[in-house]
Amino acid sequence: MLGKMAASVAEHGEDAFRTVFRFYKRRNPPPDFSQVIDFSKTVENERVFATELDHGSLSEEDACRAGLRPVKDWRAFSLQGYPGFIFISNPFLLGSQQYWVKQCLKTYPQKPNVCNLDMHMSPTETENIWEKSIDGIRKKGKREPRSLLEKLRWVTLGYHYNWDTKTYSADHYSPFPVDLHSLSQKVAAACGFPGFKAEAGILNYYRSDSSLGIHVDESELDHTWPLLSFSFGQTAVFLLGGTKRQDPPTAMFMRSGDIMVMSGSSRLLYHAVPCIIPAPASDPLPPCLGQHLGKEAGSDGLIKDVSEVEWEVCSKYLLTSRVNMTVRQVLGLGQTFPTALPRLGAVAESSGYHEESGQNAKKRKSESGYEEDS
Ligand SMILES: O=C(O)CCC(=O)C(=O)O
Ligand SMILES: [Fe+2]
Repeated sequence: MLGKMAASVAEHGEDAFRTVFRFYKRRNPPPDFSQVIDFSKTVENERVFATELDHGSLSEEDACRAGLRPVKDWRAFSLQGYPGFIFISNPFLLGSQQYWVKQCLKTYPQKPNVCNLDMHMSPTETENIWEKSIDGIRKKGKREPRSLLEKLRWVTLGYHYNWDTKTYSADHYSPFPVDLHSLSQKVAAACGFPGFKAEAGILNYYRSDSSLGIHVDESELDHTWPLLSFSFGQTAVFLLGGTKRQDPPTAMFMRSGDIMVMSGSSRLLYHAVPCIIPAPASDPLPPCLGQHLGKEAGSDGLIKDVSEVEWEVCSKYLLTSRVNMTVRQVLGLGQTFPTALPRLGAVAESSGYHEESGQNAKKRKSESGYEEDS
């Protein structure tokens, strides 16, 4: 397969990342996924290493309160050639993923958070997206118009990412959700980053035909803190490339409950999501999502049980969707946003932006959040 891809690079003058992206984006015939790393099955091989996390960073009780298994039981991996990249294969306790899915669909799209629908709809129209969508989703028939929830593509939290200027600013901010901050802080601490502050979040909502173009997340002013990524629902192929946009990527499945940490020299690597993989008819939802929360996690913890009615809507939505939350610390210790805009050249230097930010800045449209790379 790699040979064929190399030939395609030569034929079309296309770079290696784009060739691999298009390979996995293809629908008919479906691509061969045999080269995609599957951390849910992999123990260790020449590309994948089990990695020890900091067991002492998080007590079993605190992990449980956030819906996580004890850190000693997490299956965490690193990848040959990608120092600072950590893949944690679904560390969530049975039942707790439902809570985060419900937050992404019902709570986080609420005002004052910002979403793609705000770009062309009035604030009253984009209020109560959940309430306006649930009837449509529950009685979903082929001719039903798409609900607002099904049109949702992204939500921003905390410092709201500006897709046009590719910046965050002090004056476009709303309080970061306490529950997601706590989850992020715990995961970051286990990965060796105690004191992580969740300051900005981008939630991406993928339908079965969605993809996310090749980009690097460099708008945060401090890159010494990791970028955390949480996935729920349908499985995606994630491509992790290099420091140059053209560098050939490594493909891996990202399944429901999986967490990815990009830190150190992997913090500024190009990456993309070329496709969402259709679920087998026999198992339309990953089994780990079907469980209700046990009493012990829900009672005093951060996360609460999801009602049957709420889960009916969430699970219907997830039959054809994937939700991803990325959490970022924007500012370093004691750092503030620059008060006046410096000259363009000075921005690139002073904030340590990636050298290719000029031509190859994150390619996404403010309305859709997605860039089709075809
Ligand atoms: O959906 C994903 O796994 C990736 C999302 C992402 O790269 C981003 O939000 O910057
Ligand atoms: Fe990203």
